[in-house]
Amino acid sequence: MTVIVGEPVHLENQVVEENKKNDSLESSELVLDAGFKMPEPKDLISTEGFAAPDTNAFGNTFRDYEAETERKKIVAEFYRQNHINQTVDFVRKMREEYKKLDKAVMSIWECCELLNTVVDESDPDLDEPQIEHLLQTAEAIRKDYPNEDWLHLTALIHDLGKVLVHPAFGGLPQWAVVGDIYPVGCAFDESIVHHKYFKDNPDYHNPAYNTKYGIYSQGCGLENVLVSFGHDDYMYLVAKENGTTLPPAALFIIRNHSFYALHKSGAYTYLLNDEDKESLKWLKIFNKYDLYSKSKVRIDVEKVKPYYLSLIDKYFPSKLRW
Ligand SMILES: O[C@H]1[C@H](O)[C@@H](O)[C@H](O)[C@@H](O)[C@H]1O
Ligand SMILES: [Fe+2]
Ligand SMILES: [Fe+2]
Repeated sequence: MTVIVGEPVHLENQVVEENKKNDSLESSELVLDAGFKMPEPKDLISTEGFAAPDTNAFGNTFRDYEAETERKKIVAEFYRQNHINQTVDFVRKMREEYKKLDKAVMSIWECCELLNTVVDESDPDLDEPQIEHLLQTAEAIRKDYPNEDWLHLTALIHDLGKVLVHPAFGGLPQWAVVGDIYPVGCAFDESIVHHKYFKDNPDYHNPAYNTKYGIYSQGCGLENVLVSFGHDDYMYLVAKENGTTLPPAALFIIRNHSFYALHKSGAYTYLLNDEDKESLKWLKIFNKYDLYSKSKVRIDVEKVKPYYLSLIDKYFPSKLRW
């Protein structure tokens, strides 16, 4: 694996090494899978069945941000920082910087391994290293949708963007990487976790950004909406720019899986276009496995690795620019 360790990326003063392009990775060379036909989610009937538990590994209901646990304070402080700092200017700056993909050259699996040490401070349900979560999600969804290999791989990679907290990527603070996401440039919906902290976000008081539509219009499509920067958007950029042959619904899932205000609370639907509405069906399915597979049950990595390597090979180049 080639991790290009340059000067750390500072949020205020972004110093990043010159773009080191890997010529063999130009997306124009990647053959698109023209024969791919998306099935309708309702046509796919589960077989063995993944049983979603009622409580998380700590004995609480899932996504309970008020439960008195040792994680409560850490999570609340995480959202305070996140909600104060995610502004339109910040998101624009980060997207500009991270779509250069000049931080590392590595395979998907190498990135999974890099996540071995990353623990997510925004998550009230999980304190395991992220690689466990990736495999738990993928294996759970595979049980119910055995033939949708694209969905298994989507699950495996959906959180790989958390690699941004790794020192080799400049060690971004957690508030810029994990947690739920939401649009910036329009009013922050009340359903967003710890909404109260937004009052210290400068955009909250900016009349250009604090109305229902803000800088957007009815049905403009999520592709045209700036969402708070983090692992969703980054992994979406990585997959797209490296020319993945995964279907559009997979990219939609990756980019919006933390957008709970949309897929759980039904907020912001007026920003969706027709394609988004189709993909949202898949995202809702995906979410069940992403959320409820978080448990202390360990996966035998070596046993399942060959299967996932074959999927990576099918949908991605062997090395990606990150
Ligand atoms: O704490 C979690 C975690 O960071 C997940 O990876 C993210 O997708 C969720 O939306 C968030 O609530
Ligand atoms: Fe995530
Ligand atoms: Fe996840």
